[in-house]
Amino acid sequence: MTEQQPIAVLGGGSFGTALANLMAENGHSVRLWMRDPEQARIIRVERQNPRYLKGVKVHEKVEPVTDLHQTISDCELIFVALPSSALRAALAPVAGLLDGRMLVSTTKGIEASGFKLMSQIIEEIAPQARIGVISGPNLAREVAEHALTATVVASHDEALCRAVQAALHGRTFRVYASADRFGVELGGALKNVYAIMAGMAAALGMGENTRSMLITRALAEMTRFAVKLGANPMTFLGLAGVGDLIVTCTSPKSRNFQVGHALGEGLSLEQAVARLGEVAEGVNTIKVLKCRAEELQVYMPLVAGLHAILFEGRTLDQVIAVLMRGEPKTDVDFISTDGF
Ligand SMILES: NC(=O)C1=CN([C@@H]2O[C@H](COP(=O)(O)OP(=O)(O)OC[C@H]3O[C@@H](n4cnc5c(N)ncnc54)[C@H](O)[C@@H]3O)[C@@H](O)[C@H]2O)C=CC1
Ligand SMILES: O=C(CO)COP(=O)(O)O
Repeated sequence: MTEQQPIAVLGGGSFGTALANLMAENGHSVRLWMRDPEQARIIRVERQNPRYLKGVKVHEKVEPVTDLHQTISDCELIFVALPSSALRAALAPVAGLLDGRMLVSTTKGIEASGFKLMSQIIEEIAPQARIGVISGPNLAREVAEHALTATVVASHDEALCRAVQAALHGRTFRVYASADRFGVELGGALKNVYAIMAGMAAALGMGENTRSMLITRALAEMTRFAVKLGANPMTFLGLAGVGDLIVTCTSPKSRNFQVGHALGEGLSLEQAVARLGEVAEGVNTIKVLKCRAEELQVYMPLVAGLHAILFEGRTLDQVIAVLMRGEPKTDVDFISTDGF
């Protein structure tokens, strides 16, 4: 990648905008692609993204654009910050342009059909593309407001990792590298589900012991699942595992936490999602995950419990009773031999 070449960010939501700003502050020209010309016009004129990141100044080196073909043709390094529900449909029509480009997914979701992570979808659409992901405790607003933050770029392609580090590393943002693309991406997708539960617990006034138990058992549960899929459990001890789990399960800025909070206040799932008006990936992930855990026969009581509340008409009290009365288990069971 040449110094002068612009970098693309696909998706003009909160995270896309925050990443675009970081790279612009590092001196790069950034093309921020969005589908809505009116949104692009507003950002161009007002130099802020009022719908998704109100009050944050959009850097002058960030150019809002709507021509996807042109954007991809002009850029070798491309970040994909689209919701998981939109990624395949957005990239498939431009598949022919992606060969040899560096495509870095920031999207923390799972496609229902085939349980595919976003980088796997990109690989399917563009087998000749160079593929990576970034994931970590990266609340968009905090990134945009320069809270000291770290993320992980994961890819087998070391040059891609270095290019991402060079683009994003800055005064307030550190980028660690990993070769475990699958583990890093899986951690980011799974933690959203537990953030919904944490939001519910917060709304119901549950205490710190409860939150700590939830986060720790969530880590055990998601690690057990990852091990079954052949992933490296150690990755979950890093920023993209426990790091992201902590931030999303403790921060009211997390949209998944907010959905859970709204449910705890008594709103229906539809009302909670409508009130949010942004993406909360955990809502779709819970369905996919419950199904896959059953297929693989992985014990995931928290996932089963949340699914029962959201989609099977159980009350929170019923689910809590089942969870607390479950047979006694071993702590840290995912690495001991008697845990399954
Ligand atoms: N916001 C955050 O703090 C972080 C978000 N992420 C992940 O990044 C992904 C994107 O999230 P956000 O930027 O937060 O979402 P958002 O809800 O703020 O924005 C989503 C953007 O995608 C656009 N979009 C939706 N459907 C589209 C389509 N079919 N074609 C083109 N554009 C479309 C929307 O218009 C909007 O601009 C999610 O998977 C999320 O989990 C990752 C790290 C942090
Ligand atoms: O992934 C995130 C923080 O790392 C953002 O979480 P939410 O999508 O729940 O806001």
